[in-house]
Amino acid sequence: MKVIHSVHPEDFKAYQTAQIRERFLLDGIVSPGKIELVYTHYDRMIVGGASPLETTLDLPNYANLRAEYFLERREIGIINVAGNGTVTADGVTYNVNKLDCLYIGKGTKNVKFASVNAEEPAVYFILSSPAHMTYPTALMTNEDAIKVNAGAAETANQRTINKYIFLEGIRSCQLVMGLTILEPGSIWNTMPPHVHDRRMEAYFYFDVPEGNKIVHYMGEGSETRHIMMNNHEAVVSPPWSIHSGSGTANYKFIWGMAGENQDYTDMDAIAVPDLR
Ligand SMILES: O=C(O)C(=O)C[C@H](O)C(=O)CO
Ligand SMILES: [Zn+2]
Repeated sequence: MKVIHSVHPEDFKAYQTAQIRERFLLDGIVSPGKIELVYTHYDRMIVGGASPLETTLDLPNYANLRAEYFLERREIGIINVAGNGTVTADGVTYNVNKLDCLYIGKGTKNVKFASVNAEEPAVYFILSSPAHMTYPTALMTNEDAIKVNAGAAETANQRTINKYIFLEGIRSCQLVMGLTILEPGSIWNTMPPHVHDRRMEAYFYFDVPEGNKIVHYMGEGSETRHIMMNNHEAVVSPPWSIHSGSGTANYKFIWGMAGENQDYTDMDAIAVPDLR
């Protein structure tokens, strides 16, 4: 499994485009017929995708984990962003359709990903963090996700935040996970931006129309940089970095975190006039 290491904010100030992309961009995680995962040293979060076609894909064990099986000391959150699919956890099969979320607790030995129809395959975005106890495996459909309206059409950031794995939703040891849907005509996410020194964060952009890009902003609020992103790419945000984006068209994104706490509202906002 590919590994990425943590970056110090002082070092980041000297980074050019290629180095920013190498250290933070997780591309190629959606690859038809494959599972592609990246081990990050941000709270040891594993980030990736499973894209089954005709054949079911088994969550493999990796040498990096020095474990008997993937979830021996880990938990996993899975959100489907494409066609209907199923995920089987130790013999129990769950229907995980577009925008549904499945949490699987520590100790589950076998996890299998499948698409209902290989012509319209499922695409699963995956986050996994270390876990100290077992919380029950749980499915939450998008209908049941806790929804929060944010932003406004006037500022082109009207969006709905959908929370799945968090303190008042599916319980977990560390993972916090959900997705945000922008209203037509709105292109800005997480503006004004924030940092949360207590948690890392990963963003995964999807439903970005062909020929469009996401401009993802990162860095300390006083020292921002951007990274140009495509559909089905993820980016990691260190605890010292803002994470915000604007698209050249409408889009959705999954966000997920792990770290010191699971309090979604634990954010230190940065006022727009203070950004540099
Ligand atoms: O649109 C937003 O605002 C978000 O989705 C923000 C993320 O949920 C986030 O950064 C949580 O820490
Ligand atoms: Zn955040």
